[in-house]
Amino acid sequence: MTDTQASNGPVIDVHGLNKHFGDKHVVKDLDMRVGRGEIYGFLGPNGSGKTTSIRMMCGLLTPDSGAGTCLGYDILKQSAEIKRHVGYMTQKFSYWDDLTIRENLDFIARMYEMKDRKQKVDKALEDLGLASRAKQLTGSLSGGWKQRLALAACMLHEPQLLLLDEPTAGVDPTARRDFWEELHRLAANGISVLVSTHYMDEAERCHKLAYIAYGSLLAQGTAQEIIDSQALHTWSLHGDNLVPLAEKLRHEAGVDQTVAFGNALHVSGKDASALEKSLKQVAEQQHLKLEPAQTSLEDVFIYMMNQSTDNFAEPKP
Ligand SMILES: Nc1ncnc2c1ncn2[C@@H]1O[C@H](COP(=O)(O)OP(=O)(O)OP(=O)(O)O)[C@@H](O)[C@H]1O
Repeated sequence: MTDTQASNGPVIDVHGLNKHFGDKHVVKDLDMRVGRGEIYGFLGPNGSGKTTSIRMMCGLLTPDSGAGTCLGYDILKQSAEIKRHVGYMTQKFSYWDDLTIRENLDFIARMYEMKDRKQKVDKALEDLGLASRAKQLTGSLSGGWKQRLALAACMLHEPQLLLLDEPTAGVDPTARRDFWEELHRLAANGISVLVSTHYMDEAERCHKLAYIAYGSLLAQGTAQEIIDSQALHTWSLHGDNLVPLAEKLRHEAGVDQTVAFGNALHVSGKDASALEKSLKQVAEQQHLKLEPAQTSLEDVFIYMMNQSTDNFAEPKP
């Protein structure tokens, strides 16, 4: 690999990755390509293989088959190089509660044997807005500040790619928004980010997305490309007693899915005319307000997940 390949090519380019744990096929023929400076969202239900995929892409876990590169380095043969250039934030917060923010960062800098340690720690504190809290004990920080510390720690060695595994799980909306502002600032400076999340608002803030369910990648592209790929038509129904209504609608022609959004029900289907006919009939009979709606990313993700559950279901006797 030349320096030019390392600096110009995609930051992640993997093909046909497979991983089994025992008899469980956890990741199936995964192809993924992440461009430089992109924030790439990785979504999917719990246990669908996101963490396993991330670990294979950064050389922490060897795939059973498949190949590819991360930052231009071979994921099978150059994992040490990859680790040097990647910042990996795991799901579990793993810093010392009884050290201050500065002490924790200094500890990490020692582990990396950084020569200009103080300078690097000062810069990380400044860049991530942690300077005013540098002396605060980590155990006393709120979830949002802990995530900020974790991000600072994985930025210390100035990686070109961040792999963030559900970095904002359990963090309040304001702290999550601040965290995402930070990610966009990093991306604007050329840092690439692969981030797994269960939050739809975060998915919408990514440049591109991949959706994985039960080990298979079901869609990837921009949010709009993913929405378009499923060709769903959606209507919104407003009224009372939406739960029994949803149950009833699921048996109507053209209705593939119902999702409650507050006081409205999103009803989606592939067959536009059958869906419209059924909904108009029900709305008229039950005096409900019916209007066309944009299919949302959430509608599409729920649809894809349900489809893939069907594919994995035991055949009926
Ligand atoms: N080391 C392991 N040994 C055995 N099974 C494992 C191991 N790591 C993961 N698994 C299993 O592989 C499947 C995928 O797990 P993974 O953590 O990759 O999913 P995920 O999409 O990241 O889930 P979540 O959103 O809950 O973090 C799960 O069924 C999990 O139990």
